[in-house]
Amino acid sequence: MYTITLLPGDGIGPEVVAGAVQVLQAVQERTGAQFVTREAPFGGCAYDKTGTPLPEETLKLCLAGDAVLLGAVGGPKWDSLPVHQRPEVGALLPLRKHLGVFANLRPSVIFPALADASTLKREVVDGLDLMVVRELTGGIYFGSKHRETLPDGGVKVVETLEYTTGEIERVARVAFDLARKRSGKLTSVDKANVLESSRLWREVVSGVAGEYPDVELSHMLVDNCAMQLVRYPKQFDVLLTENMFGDILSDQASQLTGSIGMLPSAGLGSKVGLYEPIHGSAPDIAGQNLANPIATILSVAMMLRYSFDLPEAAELVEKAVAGVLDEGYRTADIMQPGMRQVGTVEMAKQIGVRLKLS
Ligand SMILES: NC(=O)c1ccc[n+]([C@@H]2O[C@H](COP(=O)([O-])OP(=O)(O)OC[C@H]3O[C@@H](n4cnc5c(N)ncnc54)[C@H](O)[C@@H]3O)[C@@H](O)[C@H]2O)c1
Ligand SMILES: CC(C)[C@H](C(=O)O)[C@@H](O)C(=O)O
Ligand SMILES: [Mg+2]
Repeated sequence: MYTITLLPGDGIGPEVVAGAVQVLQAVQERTGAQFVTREAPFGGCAYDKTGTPLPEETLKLCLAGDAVLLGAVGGPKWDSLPVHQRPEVGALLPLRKHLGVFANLRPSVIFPALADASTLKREVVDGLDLMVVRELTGGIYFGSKHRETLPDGGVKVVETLEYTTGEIERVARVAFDLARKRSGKLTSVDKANVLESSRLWREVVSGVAGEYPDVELSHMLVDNCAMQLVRYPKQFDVLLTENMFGDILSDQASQLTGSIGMLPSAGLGSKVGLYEPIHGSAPDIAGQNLANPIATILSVAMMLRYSFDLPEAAELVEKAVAGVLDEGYRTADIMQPGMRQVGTVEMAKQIGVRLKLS
């Protein structure tokens, strides 16, 4: 039996998590694996209810379960709160830190049916299978923040960016291990021409490479990487990078697959894994049954694979997604001429049905 803490959060979060839970139930029926879910307030909705975006009870529940499935947090309603009460900084970042999920796997895989839905030409993305390994619990996100008013009335802010050798080594090992199991190619992305933190990043990653003589390591500056991702993404297999670069590059990589609504993630590093789509709360489409639930459904597949060691069940989910896309079902963000547009609820339902029949 596996215990999953659900944190639907804000905006489209509850819609996409409900879809993913439906698919989880289908996995249970199809495979006999037992999943127990319990839901907790988290993010802006938790702030409204309890005065804090990360209630103590929610954190306890997360730490006591086997894995966490998160929708998304944040939105304009909470943007003007003091920084530490905002859902992103007051809930999401501390949750990642408390869970110790220092490695965030963000796969960018193109489903064959969507090769023409990409921003890039079919031949550039066809067969794309890229893994971004993003450091998730360090860097500028977790540095100190300081704001002061200057005598001339202007404002000065300071944010600090820290990394230690240990923090870089552990995430590098995750990326090297993955690269070893995949094509044997790893690209580490930094800004070592400017940032001291990136110089350390490069030194440490190069050092870890000594333990992996079978993996071919290269380094790339982040600005070049952003360009190469839209020029010829298939040159990459595993990309390893620090927290903020990974945030930006993974949103960019998502578009290669057709939509940000397609990209799942797995936060790994300790006992309890954190699974979340890479997208946000999408306030512009929230509550309209328009959100693509596939990123969250594929996050469930990652949970089955990485937290529960149920690779066959993970494959069932991925195949059901591929099958439904092959049949022509599309949410608005991946809609193509001649295809059948459905909402969040119907897309999740179709995936569940297909999974049970497989
Ligand atoms: N993990 C998280 O909780 C998370 C991640 C990113 C952003 N955010 C927060 O979400 C809020 C909105 O941020 P944003 O607008 O910059 O980014 P966003 O990812 O929420 O949305 C960007 C664009 O992508 C679209 N989109 C996102 N997910 C989609 C889906 N599943 N299906 C279809 N379309 C989808 C949105 O409609 C929007 O046009 C902010 O408060 C931000 O801080 C939270
Ligand atoms: C909301 C924000 C803190 C978060 C991040 O930058 O990590 C999001 O953009 C993501 O990609 O998960
Ligand atoms: Mg992001």
